[in-house]
Amino acid sequence: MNYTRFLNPVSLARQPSPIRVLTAILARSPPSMISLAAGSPNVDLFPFKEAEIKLRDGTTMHLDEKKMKTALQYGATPGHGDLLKFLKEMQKTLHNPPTFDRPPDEGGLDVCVTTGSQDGICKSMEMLINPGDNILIDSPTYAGTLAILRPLGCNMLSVATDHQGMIPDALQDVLSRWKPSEKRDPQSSMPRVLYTIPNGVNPTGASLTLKRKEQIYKIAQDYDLLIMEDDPYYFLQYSERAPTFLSLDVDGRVLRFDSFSKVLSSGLRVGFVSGPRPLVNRIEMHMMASVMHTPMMSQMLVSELLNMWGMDGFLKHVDEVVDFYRDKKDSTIKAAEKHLTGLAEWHEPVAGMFLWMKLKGIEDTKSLIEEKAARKEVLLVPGCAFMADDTAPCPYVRASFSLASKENIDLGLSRLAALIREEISN
Ligand SMILES: Cc1ncc(COP(=O)(O)O)c(CNc2cc3ccccc3n(O)c2=O)c1O
Repeated sequence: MNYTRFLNPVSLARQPSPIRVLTAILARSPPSMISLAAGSPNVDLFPFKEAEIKLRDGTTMHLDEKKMKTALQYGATPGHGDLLKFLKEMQKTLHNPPTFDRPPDEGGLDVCVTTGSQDGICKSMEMLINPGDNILIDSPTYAGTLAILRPLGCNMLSVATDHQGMIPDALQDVLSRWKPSEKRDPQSSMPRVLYTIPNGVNPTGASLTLKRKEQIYKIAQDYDLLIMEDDPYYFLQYSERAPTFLSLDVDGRVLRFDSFSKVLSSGLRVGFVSGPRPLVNRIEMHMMASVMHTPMMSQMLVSELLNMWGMDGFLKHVDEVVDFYRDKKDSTIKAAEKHLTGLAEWHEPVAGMFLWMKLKGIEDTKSLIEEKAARKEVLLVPGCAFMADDTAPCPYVRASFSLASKENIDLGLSRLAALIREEISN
Protein backbone atom coordinates (compact mmCIF):
# COMPACT_ATOMS: atom_id res chain seq x y z
CA MET A 1 0.00 0.00 0.00
CA ASN A 2 1.17 3.53 -0.82
CA TYR A 3 -0.05 5.40 2.26
CA THR A 4 1.35 8.77 1.18
CA ARG A 5 -1.39 9.11 -1.45
CA PHE A 6 -3.97 9.21 1.35
CA LEU A 7 -2.33 11.94 3.48
CA ASN A 8 -3.20 15.62 3.09
CA PRO A 9 -0.49 18.35 3.23
CA VAL A 10 -1.26 19.21 6.88
CA SER A 11 -0.67 15.62 7.95
CA LEU A 12 2.44 15.24 5.77
CA ALA A 13 3.89 18.37 7.41
CA ARG A 14 3.58 16.94 10.94
CA GLN A 15 6.83 16.07 12.76
CA PRO A 16 7.30 14.17 16.04
CA SER A 17 7.48 16.60 18.97
CA PRO A 18 11.11 16.65 20.30
CA ILE A 19 9.71 16.52 23.85
CA ARG A 20 7.65 13.41 23.09
CA VAL A 21 10.72 11.80 21.51
CA LEU A 22 12.64 12.40 24.78
CA THR A 23 9.70 10.98 26.77
CA ALA A 24 9.88 7.83 24.69
CA ILE A 25 13.67 7.60 25.24
CA LEU A 26 13.19 8.05 29.00
CA ALA A 27 10.44 5.41 29.03
CA ARG A 28 12.86 2.80 27.65
CA SER A 29 15.92 3.92 29.68
CA PRO A 30 17.31 2.16 32.78
CA PRO A 31 16.58 3.66 36.24
CA SER A 32 20.19 4.92 36.27
CA MET A 33 19.24 7.50 33.59
CA ILE A 34 19.30 11.03 35.09
CA SER A 35 16.71 13.13 33.30
CA LEU A 36 16.95 16.91 33.33
CA ALA A 37 14.86 17.04 30.19
CA ALA A 38 11.12 16.88 30.63
CA GLY A 39 9.18 19.86 31.92
CA SER A 40 6.93 17.52 33.90
CA PRO A 41 5.65 18.78 37.26
CA ASN A 42 6.70 16.99 40.46
CA VAL A 43 3.91 14.52 41.23
CA ASP A 44 4.72 14.53 44.97
CA LEU A 45 3.04 17.93 45.12
CA PHE A 46 -0.29 16.66 43.75
CA PRO A 47 -2.99 16.41 46.45
CA PHE A 48 -4.41 13.08 45.20
CA LYS A 49 -2.72 10.11 46.95
CA GLU A 50 -4.66 6.89 46.19
CA ALA A 51 -8.19 5.70 45.38
CA GLU A 52 -10.56 2.84 46.10
CA ILE A 53 -13.11 2.31 43.31
CA LYS A 54 -16.14 0.22 44.30
CA LEU A 55 -17.45 -1.87 41.37
CA ARG A 56 -21.09 -2.87 40.89
CA ASP A 57 -20.16 -6.55 41.27
CA GLY A 58 -19.11 -5.86 44.87
CA THR A 59 -15.37 -5.96 44.21
CA THR A 60 -13.00 -3.04 44.71
CA MET A 61 -10.31 -1.63 42.46
CA HIS A 62 -7.40 0.04 44.28
CA LEU A 63 -5.18 2.71 42.77
CA ASP A 64 -2.16 2.66 45.09
CA GLU A 65 0.21 5.63 45.40
CA LYS A 66 2.43 4.46 42.53
CA LYS A 67 -0.50 3.98 40.14
CA MET A 68 -2.04 7.27 41.25
CA LYS A 69 1.21 9.10 40.43
CA THR A 70 1.25 7.52 36.97
CA ALA A 71 -2.42 8.46 36.46
CA LEU A 72 -1.73 12.08 37.46
CA GLN A 73 1.37 12.64 35.35
CA TYR A 74 1.90 13.23 31.62
CA GLY A 75 1.98 9.95 29.71
CA ALA A 76 3.04 8.50 26.35
CA THR A 77 1.06 9.75 23.33
CA PRO A 78 0.03 6.29 21.99
CA GLY A 79 -1.40 5.42 25.39
CA HIS A 80 -0.70 3.95 28.85
CA GLY A 81 1.57 0.93 28.38
CA ASP A 82 -0.51 -1.64 30.28
CA LEU A 83 -3.67 -0.54 28.45
CA LEU A 84 -2.04 -0.57 25.01
CA LYS A 85 -0.74 -4.09 25.68
CA PHE A 86 -4.25 -5.27 26.56
CA LEU A 87 -5.79 -3.55 23.53
CA LYS A 88 -3.32 -5.11 21.09
CA GLU A 89 -4.02 -8.55 22.59
CA MET A 90 -7.76 -7.80 22.36
CA GLN A 91 -7.50 -6.99 18.63
CA LYS A 92 -5.52 -10.19 18.04
CA THR A 93 -8.07 -12.27 19.97
CA LEU A 94 -11.22 -10.71 18.50
CA HIS A 95 -10.15 -9.86 14.93
CA ASN A 96 -6.87 -11.69 14.23
CA PRO A 97 -5.88 -8.96 11.71
CA PRO A 98 -3.80 -10.32 8.80
CA THR A 99 -1.53 -7.28 9.31
CA PHE A 100 -0.90 -8.01 13.02
CA ASP A 101 2.68 -9.27 12.65
CA ARG A 102 3.64 -7.36 9.49
CA PRO A 103 6.60 -4.90 9.67
CA PRO A 104 5.52 -1.33 10.54
CA ASP A 105 6.59 0.15 7.18
CA GLU A 106 4.57 -2.55 5.40
CA GLY A 107 1.36 -1.54 7.16
CA GLY A 108 1.89 -3.63 10.28
CA LEU A 109 -0.97 -3.16 12.76
CA ASP A 110 -0.58 -0.42 15.35
CA VAL A 111 -2.93 0.89 18.05
CA CYS A 112 -3.30 4.36 19.58
CA VAL A 113 -5.60 5.27 22.46
CA THR A 114 -7.93 8.14 21.55
CA THR A 115 -10.21 10.38 23.62
CA GLY A 116 -13.31 8.49 22.60
CA SER A 117 -13.61 7.11 19.08
CA GLN A 118 -14.92 10.55 18.12
CA ASP A 119 -11.37 11.88 18.62
CA GLY A 120 -9.88 9.14 16.44
CA ILE A 121 -12.41 9.69 13.65
CA CYS A 122 -11.90 13.46 13.78
CA LYS A 123 -8.09 13.26 13.66
CA SER A 124 -8.27 10.69 10.87
CA MET A 125 -10.54 12.85 8.71
CA GLU A 126 -8.20 15.81 9.36
CA MET A 127 -5.33 13.57 8.20
CA LEU A 128 -7.01 12.27 5.02
CA ILE A 129 -9.41 14.88 3.64
CA ASN A 130 -8.71 17.97 1.54
CA PRO A 131 -11.30 20.64 0.65
CA GLY A 132 -13.11 19.47 -2.48
CA ASP A 133 -12.26 15.80 -1.98
CA ASN A 134 -14.93 13.19 -2.61
CA ILE A 135 -15.53 10.86 0.36
CA LEU A 136 -17.87 7.84 0.46
CA ILE A 137 -20.20 7.62 3.49
CA ASP A 138 -23.20 5.56 4.59
CA SER A 139 -26.57 7.22 4.15
CA PRO A 140 -27.92 7.80 6.75
CA THR A 141 -24.91 8.03 9.02
CA TYR A 142 -23.72 9.24 12.42
CA ALA A 143 -24.40 12.95 12.89
CA GLY A 144 -21.11 13.35 14.77
CA THR A 145 -19.14 12.32 11.68
CA LEU A 146 -21.15 14.71 9.50
CA ALA A 147 -20.20 17.44 11.98
CA ILE A 148 -16.52 16.53 11.46
CA LEU A 149 -16.79 16.45 7.67
CA ARG A 150 -18.88 19.54 6.92
CA PRO A 151 -16.20 22.13 7.89
CA LEU A 152 -13.59 20.23 5.84
CA GLY A 153 -15.37 21.30 2.64
CA CYS A 154 -15.40 17.84 1.07
CA ASN A 155 -18.11 16.29 -1.13
CA MET A 156 -19.89 13.64 0.88
CA LEU A 157 -20.97 10.94 -1.59
CA SER A 158 -23.90 9.17 0.10
CA VAL A 159 -24.06 5.42 -0.41
CA ALA A 160 -27.50 3.88 0.12
CA THR A 161 -27.97 1.47 3.02
CA ASP A 162 -30.78 -0.84 4.10
CA HIS A 163 -31.52 -3.09 7.08
CA GLN A 164 -28.21 -4.86 6.39
CA GLY A 165 -26.10 -1.73 6.17
CA MET A 166 -24.26 -0.33 3.14
CA ILE A 167 -25.43 -1.83 -0.18
CA PRO A 168 -22.40 -2.99 -2.23
CA ASP A 169 -24.17 -2.43 -5.57
CA ALA A 170 -24.96 1.12 -4.48
CA LEU A 171 -21.30 1.66 -3.63
CA GLN A 172 -20.29 0.31 -7.05
CA ASP A 173 -22.85 2.64 -8.71
CA VAL A 174 -21.44 5.71 -6.97
CA LEU A 175 -17.90 4.70 -8.01
CA SER A 176 -18.93 3.95 -11.61
CA ARG A 177 -18.14 7.60 -12.44
CA TRP A 178 -14.46 6.63 -12.26
CA LYS A 179 -12.28 3.86 -13.70
CA PRO A 180 -10.36 1.76 -11.13
CA SER A 181 -7.16 2.66 -13.00
CA GLU A 182 -7.59 6.27 -11.84
CA LYS A 183 -6.31 5.14 -8.44
CA ARG A 184 -2.86 5.69 -9.95
CA ASP A 185 -3.68 9.25 -11.11
CA PRO A 186 -2.90 11.80 -8.33
CA GLN A 187 -5.04 14.34 -10.19
CA SER A 188 -8.11 12.10 -10.23
CA SER A 189 -11.18 13.21 -8.26
CA MET A 190 -11.90 9.57 -7.38
CA PRO A 191 -12.68 9.06 -3.66
CA ARG A 192 -9.84 7.62 -1.55
CA VAL A 193 -11.79 7.07 1.69
CA LEU A 194 -14.89 5.03 2.58
CA TYR A 195 -16.44 5.66 6.02
CA THR A 196 -18.91 3.08 7.31
CA ILE A 197 -20.52 1.90 10.55
CA PRO A 198 -20.62 -1.92 10.30
CA ASN A 199 -22.68 -2.83 13.38
CA GLY A 200 -25.76 -1.32 15.04
CA VAL A 201 -25.58 1.60 12.62
CA ASN A 202 -26.35 4.96 14.19
CA PRO A 203 -29.19 5.75 13.34
CA THR A 204 -30.62 2.61 11.67
CA GLY A 205 -29.61 -0.25 14.01
CA ALA A 206 -28.54 -2.24 10.93
CA SER A 207 -25.45 -4.47 10.68
CA LEU A 208 -23.47 -5.49 7.61
CA THR A 209 -23.45 -9.19 6.78
CA LEU A 210 -20.05 -10.85 6.29
CA LYS A 211 -20.91 -11.33 2.60
CA ARG A 212 -21.47 -7.60 2.18
CA LYS A 213 -18.24 -6.81 4.04
CA GLU A 214 -16.36 -9.12 1.64
CA GLN A 215 -18.03 -7.44 -1.37
CA ILE A 216 -17.25 -3.95 -0.05
CA TYR A 217 -13.66 -4.91 0.76
CA LYS A 218 -13.18 -6.22 -2.81
CA ILE A 219 -14.50 -2.91 -4.21
CA ALA A 220 -12.11 -1.06 -1.87
CA GLN A 221 -9.26 -3.16 -3.31
CA ASP A 222 -10.33 -2.43 -6.90
CA TYR A 223 -10.42 1.34 -6.29
CA ASP A 224 -7.62 1.43 -3.63
CA LEU A 225 -9.88 2.89 -0.94
CA LEU A 226 -9.12 3.23 2.75
CA ILE A 227 -11.97 1.82 4.86
CA MET A 228 -12.75 3.73 8.08
CA GLU A 229 -14.55 1.11 10.20
CA ASP A 230 -16.39 3.08 12.90
CA ASP A 231 -17.58 0.32 15.25
CA PRO A 232 -18.63 1.60 18.71
CA TYR A 233 -21.56 -0.88 18.75
CA TYR A 234 -19.40 -3.93 18.03
CA PHE A 235 -19.93 -5.05 21.64
CA LEU A 236 -23.69 -4.36 21.40
CA GLN A 237 -24.50 -7.02 18.78
CA TYR A 238 -27.51 -9.02 20.03
CA SER A 239 -26.32 -12.27 18.48
CA GLU A 240 -22.88 -13.63 17.58
CA ARG A 241 -20.30 -10.92 16.88
CA ALA A 242 -19.65 -10.79 13.12
CA PRO A 243 -16.15 -10.80 11.55
CA THR A 244 -14.95 -7.22 11.06
CA PHE A 245 -13.29 -5.39 8.18
CA LEU A 246 -10.10 -5.49 10.30
CA SER A 247 -10.29 -9.29 10.31
CA LEU A 248 -10.50 -9.23 6.48
CA ASP A 249 -7.77 -6.65 5.99
CA VAL A 250 -5.09 -8.46 3.98
CA ASP A 251 -3.92 -5.18 2.39
CA GLY A 252 -3.62 -2.91 5.44
CA ARG A 253 -6.38 -0.58 4.17
CA VAL A 254 -8.61 -0.52 7.31
CA LEU A 255 -8.57 2.10 10.04
CA ARG A 256 -10.78 0.71 12.82
CA PHE A 257 -12.28 2.87 15.58
CA ASP A 258 -13.27 1.09 18.80
CA SER A 259 -14.88 2.58 21.89
CA PHE A 260 -15.51 1.68 25.53
CA SER A 261 -18.30 4.26 25.71
CA LYS A 262 -21.16 1.82 25.32
CA VAL A 263 -19.84 -0.89 27.67
CA LEU A 264 -17.59 0.68 30.36
CA SER A 265 -18.06 4.47 30.40
CA SER A 266 -18.85 7.23 27.94
CA GLY A 267 -17.59 9.99 30.27
CA LEU A 268 -14.07 8.50 30.66
CA ARG A 269 -13.63 9.17 26.91
CA VAL A 270 -11.50 6.11 26.09
CA GLY A 271 -11.49 4.72 22.56
CA PHE A 272 -8.72 3.44 20.32
CA VAL A 273 -7.78 3.42 16.66
CA SER A 274 -6.23 0.30 15.09
CA GLY A 275 -4.63 0.33 11.67
CA PRO A 276 -1.48 0.46 9.56
CA ARG A 277 1.50 1.95 11.40
CA PRO A 278 2.16 4.66 8.73
CA LEU A 279 -1.36 6.05 9.32
CA VAL A 280 -1.55 5.55 13.09
CA ASN A 281 1.82 7.29 13.37
CA ARG A 282 0.34 10.39 11.70
CA ILE A 283 -2.63 10.32 14.09
CA GLU A 284 -0.18 10.10 17.00
CA MET A 285 1.69 13.17 15.75
CA HIS A 286 -1.61 15.04 15.58
CA MET A 287 -2.38 13.84 19.13
CA MET A 288 1.08 15.08 20.30
CA ALA A 289 0.30 18.55 19.00
CA SER A 290 -3.33 18.71 20.17
CA VAL A 291 -3.79 17.06 23.61
CA MET A 292 -0.48 15.09 24.04
CA HIS A 293 -2.50 11.99 25.08
CA THR A 294 -5.89 10.77 26.30
CA PRO A 295 -6.25 11.59 30.02
CA MET A 296 -4.10 9.18 32.00
CA MET A 297 -6.64 8.80 34.82
CA SER A 298 -9.23 7.56 32.35
CA GLN A 299 -6.71 5.20 30.80
CA MET A 300 -5.59 3.96 34.22
CA LEU A 301 -9.15 3.16 35.35
CA VAL A 302 -9.93 1.25 32.13
CA SER A 303 -6.54 -0.49 32.16
CA GLU A 304 -6.80 -1.61 35.80
CA LEU A 305 -10.34 -2.90 35.25
CA LEU A 306 -9.51 -4.81 32.05
CA ASN A 307 -6.35 -6.30 33.52
CA MET A 308 -8.26 -7.29 36.67
CA TRP A 309 -11.11 -8.87 34.67
CA GLY A 310 -9.01 -10.28 31.83
CA MET A 311 -10.54 -10.84 28.39
CA ASP A 312 -12.99 -13.44 29.67
CA GLY A 313 -14.18 -11.19 32.47
CA PHE A 314 -14.60 -8.28 30.07
CA LEU A 315 -16.60 -10.38 27.58
CA LYS A 316 -18.75 -11.69 30.46
CA HIS A 317 -19.58 -8.06 31.28
CA VAL A 318 -20.27 -7.40 27.58
CA ASP A 319 -22.75 -10.29 27.55
CA GLU A 320 -24.62 -8.67 30.46
CA VAL A 321 -24.70 -5.35 28.62
CA VAL A 322 -25.98 -7.08 25.45
CA ASP A 323 -28.75 -8.80 27.44
CA PHE A 324 -29.86 -5.38 28.70
CA TYR A 325 -29.99 -3.75 25.27
CA ARG A 326 -31.58 -6.77 23.57
CA ASP A 327 -34.33 -6.70 26.23
CA LYS A 328 -34.83 -2.95 25.74
CA LYS A 329 -34.94 -3.46 21.96
CA ASP A 330 -37.60 -6.16 22.39
CA SER A 331 -39.80 -3.92 24.56
CA THR A 332 -39.35 -1.03 22.13
CA ILE A 333 -40.43 -3.17 19.16
CA LYS A 334 -43.45 -4.37 21.18
CA ALA A 335 -44.41 -0.77 21.95
CA ALA A 336 -43.89 0.27 18.32
CA GLU A 337 -46.11 -2.58 17.12
CA LYS A 338 -48.76 -1.62 19.68
CA HIS A 339 -48.83 2.13 18.96
CA LEU A 340 -47.29 2.73 15.52
CA THR A 341 -48.51 -0.08 13.29
CA GLY A 342 -49.95 1.60 10.19
CA LEU A 343 -48.41 4.94 11.19
CA ALA A 344 -44.72 4.14 10.75
CA GLU A 345 -42.37 1.54 9.23
CA TRP A 346 -39.17 0.11 10.74
CA HIS A 347 -36.72 -2.80 10.69
CA GLU A 348 -35.89 -4.56 13.97
CA PRO A 349 -32.41 -3.48 15.07
CA VAL A 350 -29.82 -6.30 15.35
CA ALA A 351 -27.38 -4.30 17.47
CA GLY A 352 -26.92 -0.98 19.22
CA MET A 353 -29.47 1.26 20.88
CA PHE A 354 -31.49 2.90 18.08
CA LEU A 355 -34.79 2.37 16.23
CA TRP A 356 -35.05 4.11 12.84
CA MET A 357 -38.68 4.76 11.84
CA LYS A 358 -40.18 6.11 8.63
CA LEU A 359 -43.34 8.08 9.50
CA LYS A 360 -46.07 7.41 6.95
CA GLY A 361 -47.81 10.37 5.32
CA ILE A 362 -45.22 12.83 6.63
CA GLU A 363 -42.70 14.28 4.16
CA ASP A 364 -40.34 15.87 6.67
CA THR A 365 -40.10 15.22 10.40
CA LYS A 366 -37.91 18.21 11.36
CA SER A 367 -40.63 20.66 12.42
CA LEU A 368 -42.83 17.84 13.72
CA ILE A 369 -40.10 16.77 16.15
CA GLU A 370 -38.52 20.10 17.01
CA GLU A 371 -41.78 21.99 17.59
CA LYS A 372 -44.83 19.76 17.94
CA ALA A 373 -43.28 16.68 19.59
CA ALA A 374 -41.72 18.83 22.27
CA ARG A 375 -45.22 20.13 23.12
CA LYS A 376 -46.41 16.51 23.37
CA GLU A 377 -43.45 15.92 25.71
CA VAL A 378 -41.72 13.30 23.62
CA LEU A 379 -38.24 13.87 22.12
CA LEU A 380 -36.66 12.01 19.21
CA VAL A 381 -34.10 13.02 16.58
CA PRO A 382 -35.38 14.09 13.13
CA GLY A 383 -33.92 11.99 10.31
CA CYS A 384 -32.37 15.00 8.50
CA ALA A 385 -29.72 15.12 11.28
CA PHE A 386 -28.22 11.93 9.81
CA MET A 387 -28.16 13.02 6.17
CA ALA A 388 -25.27 14.62 4.27
CA ASP A 389 -27.85 17.06 2.89
CA ASP A 390 -29.65 18.06 6.08
CA THR A 391 -31.82 20.57 4.19
CA ALA A 392 -33.68 17.91 2.19
CA PRO A 393 -37.02 16.68 3.57
CA CYS A 394 -36.65 13.40 5.50
CA PRO A 395 -39.60 11.28 6.74
CA TYR A 396 -37.50 9.35 9.30
CA VAL A 397 -36.93 9.74 13.05
CA ARG A 398 -34.38 8.07 15.34
CA ALA A 399 -35.51 6.75 18.72
CA SER A 400 -32.90 5.74 21.29
CA PHE A 401 -34.01 3.06 23.77
CA SER A 402 -30.90 3.11 25.94
CA LEU A 403 -32.04 5.42 28.75
CA ALA A 404 -35.86 5.56 29.03
CA SER A 405 -37.64 2.89 31.08
CA LYS A 406 -39.79 0.34 29.24
CA GLU A 407 -42.89 2.14 30.57
CA ASN A 408 -41.64 5.49 29.30
CA ILE A 409 -40.70 4.03 25.92
CA ASP A 410 -44.28 2.75 25.63
CA LEU A 411 -45.71 6.13 26.73
CA GLY A 412 -43.32 8.04 24.49
CA LEU A 413 -44.23 6.03 21.39
CA SER A 414 -47.92 6.41 22.21
CA ARG A 415 -47.37 10.20 22.31
CA LEU A 416 -45.55 9.97 18.95
CA ALA A 417 -48.51 8.02 17.54
CA ALA A 418 -50.98 10.71 18.71
CA LEU A 419 -48.76 13.35 17.12
CA ILE A 420 -48.63 11.50 13.78
CA ARG A 421 -52.41 11.08 13.74
CA GLU A 422 -52.88 14.82 14.36
CA GLU A 423 -50.34 15.68 11.65
CA ILE A 424 -51.79 13.45 8.94
CA SER A 425 -55.38 14.47 9.74
CA ASN A 426 -54.58 18.17 9.16
C1 LIG B 1 -21.36 5.70 15.12
C2 LIG B 1 -20.69 6.45 16.24
N1 LIG B 1 -19.36 6.68 16.15
C3 LIG B 1 -18.71 7.33 17.14
C4 LIG B 1 -19.39 7.78 18.27
C5 LIG B 1 -18.59 8.49 19.36
O1 LIG B 1 -18.38 7.61 20.45
P1 LIG B 1 -17.26 7.87 21.55
O2 LIG B 1 -16.48 9.09 21.16
O3 LIG B 1 -16.40 6.65 21.53
O4 LIG B 1 -17.98 8.05 22.83
C6 LIG B 1 -20.77 7.58 18.39
C7 LIG B 1 -21.51 8.11 19.58
N2 LIG B 1 -22.84 8.51 19.29
C8 LIG B 1 -23.51 9.41 20.06
C9 LIG B 1 -22.91 10.07 21.12
C10 LIG B 1 -23.70 11.02 21.87
C11 LIG B 1 -23.13 11.71 22.94
C12 LIG B 1 -23.91 12.62 23.67
C13 LIG B 1 -25.25 12.86 23.31
C14 LIG B 1 -25.81 12.18 22.25
C15 LIG B 1 -25.06 11.26 21.53
N3 LIG B 1 -25.61 10.56 20.44
O5 LIG B 1 -26.93 10.77 20.10
C16 LIG B 1 -24.89 9.66 19.71
O6 LIG B 1 -25.41 9.06 18.75
C17 LIG B 1 -21.43 6.87 17.36
O7 LIG B 1 -22.75 6.62 17.43
